[in-house]
Amino acid sequence: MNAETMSSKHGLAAGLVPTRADWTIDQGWEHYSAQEHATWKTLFERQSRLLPGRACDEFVQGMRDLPIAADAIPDFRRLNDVLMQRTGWQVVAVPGLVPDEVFFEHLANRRFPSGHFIRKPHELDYLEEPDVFHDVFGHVPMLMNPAIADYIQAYGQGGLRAQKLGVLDKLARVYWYTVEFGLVQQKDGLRIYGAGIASSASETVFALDDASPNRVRFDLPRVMRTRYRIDDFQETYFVINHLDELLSLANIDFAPLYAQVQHQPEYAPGQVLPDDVVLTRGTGMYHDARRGGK
Ligand SMILES: C[C@H](O)[C@H](O)[C@H]1CNc2nc(N)[nH]c(=O)c2N1
Ligand SMILES: N[C@@H](Cc1ccccc1)C(=O)O
Ligand SMILES: [Fe+2]
Repeated sequence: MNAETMSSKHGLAAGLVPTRADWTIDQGWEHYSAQEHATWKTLFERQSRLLPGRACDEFVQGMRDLPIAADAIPDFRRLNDVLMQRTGWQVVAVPGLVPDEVFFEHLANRRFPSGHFIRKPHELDYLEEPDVFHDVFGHVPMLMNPAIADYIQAYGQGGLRAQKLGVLDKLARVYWYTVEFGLVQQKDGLRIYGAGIASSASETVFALDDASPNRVRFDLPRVMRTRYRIDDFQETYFVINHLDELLSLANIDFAPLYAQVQHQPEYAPGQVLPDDVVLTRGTGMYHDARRGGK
């Protein structure tokens, strides 16, 4: 989850003062309670039933190769033994949302900040900020894929750059509609690669099976101009044909694009445009029902 405006109960917005300048803390794996491990088990088993046939091949393979299982919240030391070997990434524990520049600095150095806390039993379905289940179950399997590993590091570098240019909101949309909520068209069907979907039981079904959302081919300037939802399912999902497409994004110089989109109007999350390559034009019924109809 990368919702910079979402309120946080454990990190930055909770007024937390960091012990270390990079906001990292020790995971303290030994201190997790039986209840916390049980919450992980519930979430893990629910997603493990839903994701076969819905998660992309790279996600399934990454999960298979990692010490991530139902019985306990993974120990980051064990995850990093595998992850470092495979793509040079490591997971570092943080209390919750951290300041943008801290976040980008970590990503630029192949360190993925993961919430150390896990949601409470009454928050199983919806959570205000990224917890260890979203970050480890949702993001880490994809960090085992070399293309994604390079892409997210480049995103970190790009984030530090975008911040200096004052266009962080535009770049955040690219991350949001790929790393968090991206879909990929495989030969055997549409699949999830976005962590925000992969860690959510309800959005896993909604993103692929529901008639309500739009599904549109990914287009960089189009995505840069499209606002996103931080409080509910996405109204539009963007589709790529292969994860390697993301790598080419990393090699495009965004500066001219930032300059171009700065003076162009933004798009609402549910808008479909004449130039869109539309895979599914959604009914919008889910969000209309929440808006109390149009
Ligand atoms: C746009 C911004 O970089 C983004 O919202 C960041 C902010 N801080 C974060 N902090 C943590 N721990 N995890 C995140 O995903 C993010 N997202
Ligand atoms: N290529 C982008 C950085 C970036 C990398 C990866 C993903 C998205 C953006 C830039 O020039 O700033
Ligand atoms: Fe996330």
